[in-house]
Amino acid sequence: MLPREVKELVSKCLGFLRTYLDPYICFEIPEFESASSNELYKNVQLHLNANDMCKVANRVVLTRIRNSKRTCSNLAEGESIVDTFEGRKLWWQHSVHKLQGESMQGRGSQEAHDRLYTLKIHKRDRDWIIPRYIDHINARAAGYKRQNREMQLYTNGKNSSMFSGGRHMWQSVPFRHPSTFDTLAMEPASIARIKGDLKSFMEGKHFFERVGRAWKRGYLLYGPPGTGKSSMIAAMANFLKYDVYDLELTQVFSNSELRQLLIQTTNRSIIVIEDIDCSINLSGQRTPKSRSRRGGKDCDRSDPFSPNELDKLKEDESSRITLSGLLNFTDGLWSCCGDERILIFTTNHIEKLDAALLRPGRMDMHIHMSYCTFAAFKILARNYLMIDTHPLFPTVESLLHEGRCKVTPAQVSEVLILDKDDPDMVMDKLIAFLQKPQETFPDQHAPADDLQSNSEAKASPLII
Ligand SMILES: Nc1ncnc2c1ncn2[C@@H]1O[C@H](COP(=O)(O)OP(=O)(O)OP(=O)(O)O)[C@@H](O)[C@H]1O
Repeated sequence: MLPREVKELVSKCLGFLRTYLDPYICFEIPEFESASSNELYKNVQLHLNANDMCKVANRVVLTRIRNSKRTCSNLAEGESIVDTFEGRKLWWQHSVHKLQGESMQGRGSQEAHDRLYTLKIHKRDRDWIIPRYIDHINARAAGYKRQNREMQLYTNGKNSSMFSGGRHMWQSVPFRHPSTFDTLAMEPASIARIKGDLKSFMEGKHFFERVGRAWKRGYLLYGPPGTGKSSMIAAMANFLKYDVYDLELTQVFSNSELRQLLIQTTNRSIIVIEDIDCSINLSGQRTPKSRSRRGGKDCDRSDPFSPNELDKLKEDESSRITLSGLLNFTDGLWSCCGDERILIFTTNHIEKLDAALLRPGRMDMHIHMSYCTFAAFKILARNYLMIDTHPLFPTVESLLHEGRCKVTPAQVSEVLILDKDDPDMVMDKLIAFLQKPQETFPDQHAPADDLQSNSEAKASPLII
């Protein structure tokens, strides 16, 4: 019989030998929350049996995020999975240890367990794989977090609470608009282009850094009422998972108030100014007679102003919000006080917009939301009636052909929603509706369309 010390020594040596000969290496990570890349490098401790592993790939990322809230619903206790990264295998195991004695001190009864995640990789991959894999996990985790967070819709108003000092503040509600690029009735090619543009913007951090530009992008949505401008904004927000700041400019009375509000907006957000032509004096030519709106009201008068009134007006005007004040924020030095910002202006009257707003370099993309085309109608028919074809489709096509019948997607939706279970009846009603003469809204193209062909074409906004 060997003495106890010798037995322990032998078993230790065997352990070392086993670890040394083992082609695998393991990293033990006590809590994902506290685990950093350094810990992964340091914790070379445990070896797991490879036969225990092998289930679903890619769930590691989910586990990591969920666990950041100290829960682990995705990888069950004792569960193991195998992940594949650039053709190499990595194994994860989740184990839970009951705490006893000293380790229980200072913990409530709910925290009587320690969770442990063990990552096992092949030794030969170690130096190559770990830094890359951790970057990959972090990127996936950030993406997943973004996909699953609750988006917010902010609106501006003056906060009268004694703590705010009457500052202009945003108030928010959860943003749960159902519009997506799948429900948006628009030419599929345009949708693909817009999605591509948003995606490259979202992934463009390094590009914007390299070229020394603020990480922001501007879209101008224009077209008649009911063509889907608001739906497009919601679809963009849902696609990007950005918060939306709906800026009510008629409630902002000076450039400094505007700056105060814009500074408070967070990264990864969309700032929307709807009906820009109604919200701000676009001409920049201010006279006492044709003053800009205040609180949504015009203050015209025909009798001459007294010198005092003129002085007062000048003072008043100088403190009021102007197009140049807005553009200063969007283009000037202030534009860099945040990352990943999207600015969207909408208008039903592109012809009324100041040239300064349409100039190349201002709004990166001009999106024309127009009357319903046949391709757009087919999207609505699929969404509302769950049909991809119908004997009356050719009639609809010929009625909508080249804008012969000018109806908005909103008007078409109103008919299609009548009865989802009776497509024949709905299609009859739609044909009758399309054959009626329609009152149309002037649908102007952006004057900037011409810019595509001029010498500044490269700097011109993209036109869709
Ligand atoms: N392109 C579209 N695709 C799908 N649904 C649409 C589209 N356009 C309009 N609709 C339907 O009509 C409703 C009103 O549209 P929306 O508010 O997006 O139009 P708008 O162009 O923003 O109008 P306005 O200029 O009056 O603000 C939407 O809730 C949606 O149901």
